Amino acid sequence: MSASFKDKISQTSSFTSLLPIFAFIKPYKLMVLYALLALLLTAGINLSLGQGVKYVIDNGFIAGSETQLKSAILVLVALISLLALGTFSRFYLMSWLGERVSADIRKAVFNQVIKLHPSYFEENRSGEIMSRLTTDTTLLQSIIGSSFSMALRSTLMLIGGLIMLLVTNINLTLWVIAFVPFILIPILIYGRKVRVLAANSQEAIADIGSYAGEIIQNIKVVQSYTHEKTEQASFANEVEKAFSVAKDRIKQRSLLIAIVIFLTFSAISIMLWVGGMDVLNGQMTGGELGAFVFYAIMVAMSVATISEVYGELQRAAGSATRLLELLDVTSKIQTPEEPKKIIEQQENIIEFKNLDFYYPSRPNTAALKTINLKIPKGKVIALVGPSGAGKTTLFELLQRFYDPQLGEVRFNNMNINTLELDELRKRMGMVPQHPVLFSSNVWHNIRYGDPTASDEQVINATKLAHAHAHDFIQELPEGYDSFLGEQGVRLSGGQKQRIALARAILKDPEVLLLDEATSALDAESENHVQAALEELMQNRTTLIIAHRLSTVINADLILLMDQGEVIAQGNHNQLIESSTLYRRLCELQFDNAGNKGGIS
Ligand SMILES: Nc1ncnc2c1ncn2[C@@H]1O[C@H](COP(=O)(O)OP(=O)(O)OP(=O)(O)O)[C@@H](O)[C@H]1O
Repeated sequence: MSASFKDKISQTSSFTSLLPIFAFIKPYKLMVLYALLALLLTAGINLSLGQGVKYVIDNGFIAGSETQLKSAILVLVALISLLALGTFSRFYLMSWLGERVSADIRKAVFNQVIKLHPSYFEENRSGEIMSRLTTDTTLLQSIIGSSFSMALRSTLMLIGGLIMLLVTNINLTLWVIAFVPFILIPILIYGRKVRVLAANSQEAIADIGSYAGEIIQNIKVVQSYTHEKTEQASFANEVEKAFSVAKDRIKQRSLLIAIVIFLTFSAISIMLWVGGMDVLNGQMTGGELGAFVFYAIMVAMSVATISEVYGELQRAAGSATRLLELLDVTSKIQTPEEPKKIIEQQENIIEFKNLDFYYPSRPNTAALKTINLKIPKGKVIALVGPSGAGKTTLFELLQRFYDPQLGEVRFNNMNINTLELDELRKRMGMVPQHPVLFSSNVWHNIRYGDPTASDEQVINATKLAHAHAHDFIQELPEGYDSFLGEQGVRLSGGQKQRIALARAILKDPEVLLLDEATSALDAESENHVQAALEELMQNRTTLIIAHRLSTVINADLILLMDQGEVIAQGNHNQLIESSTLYRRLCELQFDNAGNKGGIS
């Protein structure tokens, strides 16, 4: 049993955790009221049917009156029609509520998740968060839409049924009540076992899903290493594990059903015997016995339903706890209450001041140490250094994905923690080494840089991104409307990069953060990408994690980083003179001839 699974089980007990869900139901008070009215109507009719049974037996059969039988049946049909109408309304309204509320919760959770600080996703598995959005909300939907209304209906029937039993025959009712614990005990004992196994089974199914998901996502690696057979075997193993958990669950459940049926019908048989004797002795009419049995079955069914729904409500309480937990997380990265306005400065646009930073998931290793840097406005700054030196981390802090533990990042001479987050990020444009594309068409992907851009502006940005980018897009099966596949799988690396560049061009940011691609583009594409980059860098402050000698040489300032520190800065010639590490990096990693190769 995994830790998270244990957590889930322990969270299935407190019903109070369901209470906050009422906040989501509140806007639909009128619907709830109508549903309750329909519920009362159907429960009332159900209860009156017992009296109908009594009437039909005593006044129709026993009295042998055909007219009375006919009128009794007519009343019965009228009641049943009302019952059908009431049931339709109750079912429709409650299911509608379930769907509506879970849709609202889904939106609320997503709206919350999308604003959370990135480190939250490093500390929590994304699969877990996804399952809250889908599985937990679906469970709540079924609870509100069906289980809750079943519980209410059964409670009403139970109370009403017991009252009617008492009214019909006190003596026999005491028999029924004496039987209840015998039926309840196995339900409670087995019910708990079944619930634990059901949660276990859900966990196993989730494992199957994530296993298959990973394999499908990496299908080319699997096939290229010809691991199909191994993966088939491992998957089969997962599936069989889930099956054996399910087998346990259905065994317990079947046993539970069999025991309950046996006990219930044994109790009814005994009741029929005791009641039958009363009828024979003339202490009770046949109709009364009929009505009694009717109510007894109704009470038994209500008890069974409540006990079943009780388990589901417990599971829902677990789901509610997990969802509300997520809704309660506050982002660690937020705009302050009274953000300051950015006032443009002429000098240094960015400054890192005495900055120390540790990733939250690695609190003992400094990713950046005592960084003191001033980035002049409108210049091109190249960041170089071995892998893991902290270059990307610097970009992340600039966009305020994390806050430093010590020191500050300043933008236009203001601590970025005092600025409006959106305002800061709008002024930064990031082109990552591995461009991120969304499963949509070209329009959507480029317009991510500026959702308000017209078609013409998008096309212009594409033309700027690369002399042939516009052409290659037009050659796609549906031009700009072409679907690019999940994460843009239908494009080559270079094509993806050009789309990402066009996106940044469209955003037109004040500060460009560029992670140069190390992936080998063909020489022509690379020249075009390079030209596009130069275009993009003009008149704006650009920080580049540099992998090409040409970029490094052309930069106005080179920052050499190692193990979280900036160990030297200057231009190419100065660094060649002053830094052995820089010299070594140049000798080892720059490919002067091909203008390629990685320095990091
Ligand atoms: N999200 C993270 N959580 C914990 N540690 C991280 C995280 N991201 C990076 N690191 C660590 O921080 C250090 C700096 O990483 P960073 O990505 O900034 O290096 P880099 O210079 O950009 O390297 P590369 O050129 O290989 O991308 C590394 O030791 C890395 O393992």
